[in-house]
Amino acid sequence: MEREGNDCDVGDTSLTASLFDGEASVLSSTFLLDHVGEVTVTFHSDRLYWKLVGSLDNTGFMIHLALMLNRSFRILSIILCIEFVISYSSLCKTKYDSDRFHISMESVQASMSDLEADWESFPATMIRKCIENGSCSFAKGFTIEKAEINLNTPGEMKRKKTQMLMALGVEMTSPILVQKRVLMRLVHWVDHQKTRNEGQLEPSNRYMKLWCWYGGRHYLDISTCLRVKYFPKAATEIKLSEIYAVELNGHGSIYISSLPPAPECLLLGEDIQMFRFTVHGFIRSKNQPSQCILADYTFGHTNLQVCRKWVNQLNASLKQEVGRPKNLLVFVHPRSGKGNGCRTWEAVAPIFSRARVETKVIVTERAGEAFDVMSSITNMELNSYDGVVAVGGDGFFNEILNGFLSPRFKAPYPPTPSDFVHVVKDNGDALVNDEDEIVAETSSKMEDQFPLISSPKQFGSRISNLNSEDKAAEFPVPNEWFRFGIIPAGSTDAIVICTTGTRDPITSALHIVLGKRVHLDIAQVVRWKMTPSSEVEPNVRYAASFSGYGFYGDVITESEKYRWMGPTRYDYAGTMVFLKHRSYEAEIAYLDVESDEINLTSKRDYQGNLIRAIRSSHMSERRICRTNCNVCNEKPNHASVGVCSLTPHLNSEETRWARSKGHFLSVGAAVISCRNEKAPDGLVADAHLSDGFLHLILIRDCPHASYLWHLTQLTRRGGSPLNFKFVEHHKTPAFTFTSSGDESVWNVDGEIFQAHQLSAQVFRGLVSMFASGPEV
Ligand SMILES: Nc1ncnc2c1ncn2[C@@H]1O[C@H](COP(=O)(O)OP(=O)(O)OP(=O)(O)O)[C@@H](O)[C@H]1O
Repeated sequence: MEREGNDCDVGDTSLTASLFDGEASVLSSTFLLDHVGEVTVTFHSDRLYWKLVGSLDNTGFMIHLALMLNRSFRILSIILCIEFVISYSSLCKTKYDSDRFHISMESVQASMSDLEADWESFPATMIRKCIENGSCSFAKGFTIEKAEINLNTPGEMKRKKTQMLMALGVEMTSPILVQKRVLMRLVHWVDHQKTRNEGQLEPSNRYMKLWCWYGGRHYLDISTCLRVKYFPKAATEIKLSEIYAVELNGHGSIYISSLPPAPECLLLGEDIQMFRFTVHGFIRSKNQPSQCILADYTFGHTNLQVCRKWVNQLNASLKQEVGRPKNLLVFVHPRSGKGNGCRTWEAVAPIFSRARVETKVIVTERAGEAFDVMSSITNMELNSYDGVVAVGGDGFFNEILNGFLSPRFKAPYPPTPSDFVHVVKDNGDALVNDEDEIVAETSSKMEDQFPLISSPKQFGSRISNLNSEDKAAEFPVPNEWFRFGIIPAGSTDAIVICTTGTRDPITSALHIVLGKRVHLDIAQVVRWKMTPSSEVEPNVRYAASFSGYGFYGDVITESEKYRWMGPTRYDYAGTMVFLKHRSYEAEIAYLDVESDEINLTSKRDYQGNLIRAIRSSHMSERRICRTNCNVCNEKPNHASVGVCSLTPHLNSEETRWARSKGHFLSVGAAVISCRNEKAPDGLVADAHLSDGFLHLILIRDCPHASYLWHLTQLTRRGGSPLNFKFVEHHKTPAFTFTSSGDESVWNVDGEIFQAHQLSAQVFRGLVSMFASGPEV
C-alpha cells in the first residue's frame, strides 16, 4: 500500500472562551496536524488516523489554581496547590532525550539505554519488554505511542522509522468512522498483545482520548493526577453524532505552542501558515450537564489534499446521520422577553449555516402573524420543511403551535360528564377543525382580544387557500418527521427548559441541527359558549405547558399592563395579585383513571386528596422526566389506532368522573413540569413530557400566609408545593371546568383565554420537538 502521508504530531495550542449573552461560553480548541509533538496523525492514502493528546497549558494551569483558591475550602486548596506546584516543578525537571521521547515513568526510564543505544530497535525492544514484564500498565497508550509520536525527525530517518513500525505489524488497518466514533482511535499497541505472538502486534482500537499534558513532557491522565481533579475543557472523545459541521478553513495561521524543555517557554508559540479545517462539535457543561458548549477543533496541515480528504470523509459520514434537518422555517419574535429575539437569532444563526441547514426566517411585526403564517401555509410548502423554529418565549411558541394544529389536526372534543351543561350534539365524534368552526373561532378570539387573528377577512382568505392546496398535499398530524424547535428568548421559557433541560440558545440550536427528537403532550382546551342564537359554540386552543385560572389568569392579565417592564412584570404583577388574594367559585370534574401509579388512595374526599398529594410528591423523587425517559417511552397497554392512540388513558376501562367544587385561589392544569428559573422543580416535579396525563392542581381558598408558604415552596429546589391540605393534585387525561359568580380568565401558555365553561384533554406525544429531554 502506498504510504502517502506523514505521521504528524499535533499540539493543543489555545483554549479561548468568549461569552454568549452572559450565559453560555464558546470554547475553541486548536489542534495542529504537523510535526510538533503532542498529537499523532498517521496518514495513509486510503485511511486516516490520528491520535489526539490534549494539553493543559500554563494558562489552564493558572485558571485551575485560581478556581481552586476561589472555592470555600481555602485551606485544603492551598495545601493541594502547594502539593501541585511541588509535583509540577518536579515533573518539569524530568529529562527527555533529544528525540523528544517523553518519558515520565521510572519503569520506562530503565529502557532509556536501549533507546539511546539504538533508536531503531527501540519499539521492538520496548514491546518485547512490555510483554516479558507484563508491564502493560506503563505500556498502555503510553510507551509505544511515543515511539510513534516521535516521528518528527525529518527525511530519511522518518522513512526508516515508518518502515520499521510497519514491519512490526503496527500498520493501522481498521477503517475509521465505521463505529460512528470519530477523531479517531487511540491506537493501543500493547493491549491485546499477550494473546498474540510476539512480534505480531496489532493495534486495538480505542476511542480518542485526550491525554492531558503537563509541562510539555509528561503524558498523564490529569483527571486522576496528583489527587487534583481536572476536567479538560476539550472533549475526551467525540462521537460523530456530536459533530454538527466540518468545514475547510482555507489557508491561514495556526498557533503552535513551543515544546522546548523549559517550562517558561510554554507561554511561547508561533503562528504557522497552513491549510486548515475545523470540526464543530460540543462538550457538556460540567456544572449543568444539559447545557452544551460549542467546541471547535481546528486542524492544520501543509497539504490541502489531506484536509480535503478529512473534510469529505467526515461530511460523508455526517450525511448518514439520521434525523438531521435540512430545511427549517424560523419565526423570530423581535420583542420577546427583554427584546432580544433578533440578537438571539443572530447569535445562533451561524450554527445553522455551518451545519448547512437552510432557513427561511420570518421576523414578526405583530402579534398573531406567526399564527397566520402557520395556519395559511399550504401543506405542500410545509412538507418542504423539516420543522419550525420559534425564537421567542412560550407564548410565541403557543401561537405557532396553534397555527399549525388548528387547521390540520382532526380530533374529537374532550369527553365530558353527562351533566356538563354544553354537551355538544356529537360529543366525542366532532372534529374540531371544520371551516365553519374556524370562522366562529375567529370571532370568539376577536371578542377575547386574543391577538392571533387580525381580521376575519384575512382568515377567510386563509381558508380558501387551504381548500385548494390541502387537497393536493396531505400533512398528517401527528407527524413523525416534522418537529418544532424553540430558541429561548422569552420571559419564562418553561417549555424549552423542560425539553432541553436548560435555557440556553446554543444548546437549543445544537439540539435542532443535530436532529434530536422528543415527543411532547399537547392539551386541547375547549371553551364552550352560548351564542346569541342559543347555539353552543366551541373554541379550541392548544397548550404545550400550562393552563391556569384564578391566580394564574389574574397575573397574566395584570402583567400585560406592564409589558414595558420586561420579564420583571411577572414579579410585580404576581405580588399585586397575591396581595388581593382573590378566590373564585368553580366546579371541576376530572376523569379518575385507575392505574398502579396514579391511583394511590381509594378515598376521594378532601382528606383523601391530601393523602394522594403526599404520596405523589414521593413519586416525584423517583420518576423525574429525563433523556430517554422510561415513562415517556412506555407503550400503552391498549392497542388503539388513529387519534385514539393519542388518548390512551381515555380508553382505559376503569375511568369515572370525580369532582371538586368550591372556592379556589387557582385551578391549574400542567402538561409538563413547567420548570423555570423561578420554580426550579416546576409546578409538578414529576410531570412528564409525553405520558398522556395532565396534572390538575386545585388550590382551595386558604389563609394568606398558607398560600404564601405554598408559593415559597414552589420557588425552592426540592420543595413540596403540593403537600398542603388546601392543595389537590390529580393526574388525569381530561377534565371540565365551570365557573360561577365573579370570574377570572384562563392563562393558556401565557396567553389570556376567557372561558366560563371549559373542557380539556391531553394528546399523548402529539408533536415532536427538536430536543432530547433534560439530562438530570
Ligand atoms: N412582533 C411582535 N410584536 C408584538 N407582539 C408579538 C410580536 N410577535 C409575536 N408577538 C406576541 O407576543 C406574545 C408574547 O411573546 P413571547 O412568548 O415570545 O414573549 P414573553 O411573553 O416575553 O415570553 P414567555 O411567554 O416565555 O413568558 C406572543 O403571544 C405573540 O403573540
